[in-house]
Amino acid sequence: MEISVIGTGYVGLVTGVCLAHIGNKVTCIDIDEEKINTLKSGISPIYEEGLTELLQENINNGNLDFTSDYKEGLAGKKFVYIAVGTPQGEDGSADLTYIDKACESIAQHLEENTVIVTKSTVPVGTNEYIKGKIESNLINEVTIKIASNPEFLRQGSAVYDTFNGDRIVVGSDDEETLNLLEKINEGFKLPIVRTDLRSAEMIKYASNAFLATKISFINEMANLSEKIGANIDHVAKGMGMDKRIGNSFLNAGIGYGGSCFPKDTRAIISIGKKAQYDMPILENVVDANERQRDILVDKVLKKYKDISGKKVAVLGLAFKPNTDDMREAPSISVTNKLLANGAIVTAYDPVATDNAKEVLSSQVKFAKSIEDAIDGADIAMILTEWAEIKAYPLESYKNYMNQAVIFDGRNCHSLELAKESGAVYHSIGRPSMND
Ligand SMILES: NC(=O)c1ccc[n+]([C@@H]2O[C@H](COP(=O)([O-])OP(=O)(O)OC[C@H]3O[C@@H](n4cnc5c(N)ncnc54)[C@H](O)[C@@H]3O)[C@@H](O)[C@H]2O)c1
Ligand SMILES: O=c1ccn([C@@H]2O[C@H](COP(=O)(O)OP(=O)(O)O[C@H]3O[C@H](CO)[C@@H](O)[C@H](O)[C@H]3O)[C@@H](O)[C@H]2O)c(=O)[nH]1
Repeated sequence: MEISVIGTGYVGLVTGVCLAHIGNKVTCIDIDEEKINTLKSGISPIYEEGLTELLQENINNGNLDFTSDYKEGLAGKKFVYIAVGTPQGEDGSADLTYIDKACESIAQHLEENTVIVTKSTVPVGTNEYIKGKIESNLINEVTIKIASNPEFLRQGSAVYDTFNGDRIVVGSDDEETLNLLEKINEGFKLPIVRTDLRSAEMIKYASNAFLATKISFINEMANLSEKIGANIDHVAKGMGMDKRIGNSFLNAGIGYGGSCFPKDTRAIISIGKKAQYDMPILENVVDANERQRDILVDKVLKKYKDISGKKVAVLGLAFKPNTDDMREAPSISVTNKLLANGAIVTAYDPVATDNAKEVLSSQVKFAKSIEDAIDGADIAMILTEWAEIKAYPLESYKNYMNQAVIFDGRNCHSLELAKESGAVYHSIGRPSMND
């Protein structure tokens, strides 16, 4: 099939590359010319395992190319996937500015009988809006079909997820369009859910809202466990073995971040408000997550009272491991709070440092290794559970720090090993071993 993908971010680029890899002829369009030039030369502007190899392979076999010119990118294409950003607006609702602009540009060059496929996460009803927006800007009289194909990949394992996800959702109010979408997606060999447009849009928000709820729930259980002498590792294990609960997404920590859960939970609350339906569960999920982000610094402040002039090493900055993405990373609020309390902050991340420099305070110093970050530090704080940070032995901290004092926001180390290491170790949701 001949496919255009609009937007070459985390979703658009991975979608474009993977659609090319299963045999489609794909042209990716982005308004960011620098990004397009980088991509044309076979370099991925984002860090995603396995992406560069597939990108280069499919450029070389002629299945994949890139352009910033809509006319060139839409020529001869039967499917146009929209994968531009839908960030959080000021009132919490999804901001559709990029969708609007993409629709206006698509409409200028659209060919007869094209199917518009929305990958971006959009409020329920937006696909109908997209159809209307394109139709009202058309230059030529053409018929368009519209489909929703929400994306469920996780950053850090985006390519793997595309070929190994749990399901693909295709939504349309037109049977023939659903058949076409199903045909394209057969190549991924995953279960396909066929549904109507609005249900497809809703599945995406409901899934993210449920996962965010699971995280805020386990964090609440962790905070209580800590106060009453239970260990959240054991609690989560015992809960997760019940198949009705499931053992994933029960890792307690400093809250969820990233470009999706924070904005999508707020967006669905806003969808509820527009439908005059309050969503108290999700409102509390959001509030609990905000509170959770402070929890580690609060532990530091409880222990030290005054951290002015203390040297703090922050280990891990990206919102989760295996990505360079800093969007809504808990490290942003943590470093700001440390600095506001007078601490001297040195940070280390294996991959996200360049992006972190754009969003963290200029007072944060950046280290090139764990050792470099903890050298001479009074306190080390683990904010992202990168494999390298998890594998760094607690015993080694004392070789570089004044005294090994570690606040672990991702529970990277078992309490048993922490005790053996001799380090002063604080984590989330376990009985205190130091006070
Ligand atoms: N990041 C994820 O893990 C993820 C997963 C599932 C769904 N989503 C959803 O997918 C959508 C895209 O997310 P993302 O993280 O890939 O965004 P992103 O910000 O990484 O990328 C968006 C890209 O679109 C480009 N763009 C903006 N306006 C354009 C236009 N008019 N024409 C062409 N290109 C344009 C930007 O230059 C950018 O490269 C969002 O709706 C998001 O909620 C994201
Ligand atoms: O048990 C857990 C699992 C995750 N997290 C945090 O939750 C956030 C999101 O993690 P994850 O879901 O792995 O990453 P994302 O790339 O944000 O993926 C989510 O958001 C995407 C965008 O909508 C969806 O496509 C995915 O299905 C959905 O998992 C991160 O800050 C994690 O640290 C926890 O705190 N505890």
